[in-house]
Amino acid sequence: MAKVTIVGATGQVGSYVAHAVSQFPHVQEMCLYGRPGNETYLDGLAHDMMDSFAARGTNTRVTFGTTPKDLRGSDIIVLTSGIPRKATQTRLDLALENARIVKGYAEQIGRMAPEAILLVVTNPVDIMTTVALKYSGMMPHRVFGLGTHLDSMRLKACLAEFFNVHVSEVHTRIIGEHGDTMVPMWSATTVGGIQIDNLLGVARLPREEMIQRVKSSGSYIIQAKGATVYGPGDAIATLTRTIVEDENRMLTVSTQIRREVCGHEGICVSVPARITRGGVFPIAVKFSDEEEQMFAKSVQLIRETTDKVCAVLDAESRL
Ligand SMILES: NC(=O)C1=CN([C@@H]2O[C@H](COP(=O)(O)OP(=O)(O)OC[C@H]3O[C@@H](n4cnc5c(N)ncnc54)[C@H](O)[C@@H]3O)[C@@H](O)[C@H]2O)C=CC1
Ligand SMILES: O=C([O-])CC(=O)C(=O)O
Repeated sequence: MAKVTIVGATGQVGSYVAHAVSQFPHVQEMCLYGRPGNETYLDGLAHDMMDSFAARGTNTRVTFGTTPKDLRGSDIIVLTSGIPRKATQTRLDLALENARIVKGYAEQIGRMAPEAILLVVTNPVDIMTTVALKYSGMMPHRVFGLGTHLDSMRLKACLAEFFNVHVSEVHTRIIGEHGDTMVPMWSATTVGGIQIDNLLGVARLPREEMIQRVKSSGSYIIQAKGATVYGPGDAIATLTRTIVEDENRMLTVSTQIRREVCGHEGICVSVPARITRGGVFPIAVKFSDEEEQMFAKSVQLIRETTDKVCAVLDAESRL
């Protein structure tokens, strides 16, 4: 049984995730966590969710909190607090402002719930995952980011549509940055268990167009309806269920790599990782030459931005 805490529960993604995750049988307590001053909203949200659970027959207890002690006892914490981008911005534009928010919560979580597993959602997610790891002081396998799991699901949907099959027939993964330098692993893409290069229809597959669609999916949805909610929300819910129910799955999430992957180390970036109740562990994988080169560019961009952001945060802490 687990206590799951959603930090940023008043937000669009946070409130959807809280509702989606509460339905899993092993979730005993759902704690809605927000900023001081938001107590009335959080209480209303808790009551609304309890009505929903009564209607659905869900037995999860809903609590809310705004002070660090409320984080105690959490088994999984999902961090969604932060500014969302406007359609004209890139995720990287949010880096410094959101890093300040993530640092504050990471310090609280590191003090109050160091044994929890922390799933970072705030963008730019790879950089925020390193910030959360650094300032929480938690073990690397206990802090990870949503990363390219969502992008992998978006590519899966495109491929299912193209091959006209149920989504469960498609397996595919994207690694690297949750952003423009993401790297599709065509080498690991199968439909009905068949590597796509062995499918006769593959010659017509518009690979570049599909990847562009995945890359621009977030900004397209933000422009059209203001925010992405259900896609990230259910991707986060899957990862949370994987941990709570110890499903031992291998998915691409942002995790600190230590030379397992093409010799890069010390940075959070999406790679295939084993996800268990005990934490998240990157897997040593051999990529194709092209994937390896593209991955190196992604790592470089994330590293440069992470270093800049952490230098500012460190300078501010010394003031
Ligand atoms: N990694 C991913 O794939 C995705 C990441 N996101 C990111 O998640 C974050 C939240 O997105 P939404 O829920 O749509 O935004 P939202 O505006 O609906 O909610 C933002 C949440 O952050 C809190 N917050 C804002 N400023 C704060 C501050 N200074 N200190 C403490 N808390 C603060 C708000 O109270 C609210 O709970 C954004 O950074 C967004 O880019 C969103 C979707 C997918
Ligand atoms: O695009 C955004 O800003 C939100 C996000 O990361 C996504 O939905 O992929």
